[in-house]
Amino acid sequence: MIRRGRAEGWLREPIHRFPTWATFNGIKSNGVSIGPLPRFEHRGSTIIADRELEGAKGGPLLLVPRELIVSRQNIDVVAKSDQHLREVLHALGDFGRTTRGAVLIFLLMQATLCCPDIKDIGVHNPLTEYIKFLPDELLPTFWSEEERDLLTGTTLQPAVRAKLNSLLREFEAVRVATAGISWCAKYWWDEDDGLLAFDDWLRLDAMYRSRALEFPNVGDAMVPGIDMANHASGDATAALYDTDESGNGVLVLRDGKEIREGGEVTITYGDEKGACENIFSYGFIEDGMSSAQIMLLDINIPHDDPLRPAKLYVNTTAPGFRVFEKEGGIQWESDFVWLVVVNEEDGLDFKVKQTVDGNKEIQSFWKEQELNDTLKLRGLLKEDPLWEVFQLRAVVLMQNRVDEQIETLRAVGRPERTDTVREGPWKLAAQLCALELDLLHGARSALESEKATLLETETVQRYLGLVEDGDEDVEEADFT
Ligand SMILES: C[S@@+](CC[C@H](N)C(=O)[O-])C[C@H]1O[C@@H](n2cnc3c(N)ncnc32)[C@H](O)[C@@H]1O
Repeated sequence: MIRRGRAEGWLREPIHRFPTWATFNGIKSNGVSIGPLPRFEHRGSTIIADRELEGAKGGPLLLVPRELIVSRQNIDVVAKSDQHLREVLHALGDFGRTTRGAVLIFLLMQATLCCPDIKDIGVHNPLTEYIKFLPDELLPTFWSEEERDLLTGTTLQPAVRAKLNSLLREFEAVRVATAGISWCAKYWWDEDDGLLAFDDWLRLDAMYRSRALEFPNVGDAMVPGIDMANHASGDATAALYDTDESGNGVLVLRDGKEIREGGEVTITYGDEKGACENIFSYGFIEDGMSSAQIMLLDINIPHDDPLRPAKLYVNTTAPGFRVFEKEGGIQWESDFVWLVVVNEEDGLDFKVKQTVDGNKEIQSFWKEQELNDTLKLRGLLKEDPLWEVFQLRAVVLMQNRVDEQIETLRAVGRPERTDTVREGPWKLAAQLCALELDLLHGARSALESEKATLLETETVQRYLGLVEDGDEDVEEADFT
């Protein structure tokens, strides 16, 4: 439906009409306009200074009335007077009460309202027109299979695969939940001429994901006008977004910032987001980005680990680790790795407990102490006399995983671009491969030096039997 609306024009408005819509609906701009920036048209529209701007003087650059904010609370308000929106949100149960669920359905209702084939459904509101100004972002969920294959060995590949699966599940859940509503059955889901397809859900997700920002006291929301600001990190960020005391959305120039007439007023989408997340959520990597910044690598519990099923059952943490740049070095972080590297002989134990309702539950213990959350394991291991040994096992495990990822990326190399691959995805995939390979090499060295330091500790030396230690038994250790 959305693709058709874009092609036929009933779901598309040129951005030069945005100021008329904005003024009519009470958005106040002060020294800025919205449109493409000459020479940077590939970044879509952006906020441009109409005159020289200086510091936070002279009030907000944009003020967006709070009723125009696409937030969960406001959607609830609109739903009070829109029976069709209310019906769908209600049918979706918990998902309809999440911000993401409510916003996607709200956007879908606006597209439905605009569709000339659908009559008497929904209530027009100022935001019905807003969706027409939103461009189609080429996020990786729209890359072809061949384009997605270029991501082999990057952390974006599993992320996109998982996202597509979860989008498909969401779409199916929406279909099943609303198929019993007569107008949804007729206009959205009819086997012959129902208008909705999975592509619509992908488009709604992309609108939300690439434009939602977190606002104080509001949460994640799309704020028309402010969501036209492009991203620049660090000192290059020109403005900050916020809500004022009345709950309106505001865009304010950063203290000390000066923007010349015709210059771009950027915000930050989150400086801590790495290359992978930037492509995933926004479909670009910032010019001049010289590091992937952060990577998430999965780890498996070996199949020959007798405790594997119990470990998987009790695990409450993300099954992997993060490597990231910090203070000029590379660090790692994981709550999961500790569960992988300890075993029964170290003190990890599981017991089956019968619950009051007759069900069975697995409880985990570290040296008789119950671990009601595996997040606590690291803290307990830290107090253990063998802490350095456990750290060494974790470091070796992660180093092996990093090596494996380096090998996959190397094997993929830099494939030639074929006629069926678009330039954008091809360039982004190549940039990401290079940045992630670089970070992996850095992570490898950082883990290597951590390993060397741990190997020098007395605990490890004693554990490995490398120091004389009276009559104590020395166990053979295998860190491979
Ligand atoms: C919140 S929207 C910003 C407005 C958008 N440019 C438009 O035309 O509506 C985010 C999208 O803008 C584009 N974008 C933002 N900052 C960018 C940058 N620094 N370089 C390239 N594209 C950028 C990306 O396509 C991103 O998904």
